[in-house]
Amino acid sequence: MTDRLTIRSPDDWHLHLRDGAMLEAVAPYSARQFARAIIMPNLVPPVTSVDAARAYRERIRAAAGPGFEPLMTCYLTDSIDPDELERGHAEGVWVAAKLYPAGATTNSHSGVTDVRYIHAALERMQRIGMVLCVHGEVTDPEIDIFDREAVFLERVLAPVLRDFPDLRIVLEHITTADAAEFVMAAGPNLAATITPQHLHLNRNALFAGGLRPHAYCLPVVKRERHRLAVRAAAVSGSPKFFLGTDSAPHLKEAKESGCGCAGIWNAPFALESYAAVFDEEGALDRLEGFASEHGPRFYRLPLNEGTVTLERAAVTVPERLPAAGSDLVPFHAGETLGWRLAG
Ligand SMILES: NC(=O)N[C@@H](CC(=O)O)C(=O)O
Ligand SMILES: [Zn+2]
Ligand SMILES: [Zn+2]
Repeated sequence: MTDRLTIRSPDDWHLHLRDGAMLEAVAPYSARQFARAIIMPNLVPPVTSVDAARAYRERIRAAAGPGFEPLMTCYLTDSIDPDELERGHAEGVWVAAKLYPAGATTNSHSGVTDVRYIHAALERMQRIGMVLCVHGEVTDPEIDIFDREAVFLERVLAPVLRDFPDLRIVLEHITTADAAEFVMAAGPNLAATITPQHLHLNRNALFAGGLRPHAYCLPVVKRERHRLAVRAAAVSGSPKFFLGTDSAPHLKEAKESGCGCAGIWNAPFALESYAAVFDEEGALDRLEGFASEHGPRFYRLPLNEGTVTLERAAVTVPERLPAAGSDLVPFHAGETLGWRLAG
């Protein structure tokens, strides 16, 4: 039995850091574990200009401290200018652009109402080699919320792949067997990120003994068979699947509300949470690929030089942690995990 595991420093390929006092509270938790992170642009207002992204990157660097590199993304809107995308990419500000179907998730109201409106932008991204990150859910209210990811694959993602065969796309936070199979069957230009919560929780977690707002995120957690399929994909060793926490802080009172916000704040124990899964699956030898190698290879960025060490030890996750004048409830609050980040 392995009791210590040293891996190349990992990256987080999907992270929400917010801004202001919240950014200052949450950024150090990610910087403690990850060398780089793809920063989601769904601020209010969203990050749609190169100047805004550059300024936000500076605020993140200040909050996270040295040794953490924020990789910025552009929030795609119906009126996004392909020249602005190309300029930000050429100037080394934007690593990717993010497609939020309008209304699909937190702060997505300025998102894309129909992919047709961003065809020129996708064409340009394909040409310059800029990655497209996707929140993969349809917003059609007629579609059951548990089916919105699977329907997105057919209605939106398949046509985009057909029309832009060389565009590199990351289908983010996959939650279904359908998505895992779709990504597996597609060409090497389609990959997916996987969160800790979609590896640990099925939809029963939302209703365990009562309504559980801290298990609520989007895409919503699915049936057990889907969780098992997503787990199998994560530990498969396939380079198409890599780590993206989707850590998404909302203050305790915004979660514990008559209309609770979608998002799980998993940053404090993210790596420990993934390690628990890989351990349970007998796949600790594949954690490094998932956490530290597949992501940079897909994004065509260098692998990190440093290392981190995990050790087998009981860690109890606090019930809450202070942030922005209130509290945040971390993922796994009150539970004990079997791995701890050493040092
Ligand atoms: N995942 C979530 O439930 N919420 C995210 C948005 C997102 O990634 O969809 C957030 O910004 O709060
Ligand atoms: Zn999302
Ligand atoms: Zn997210």
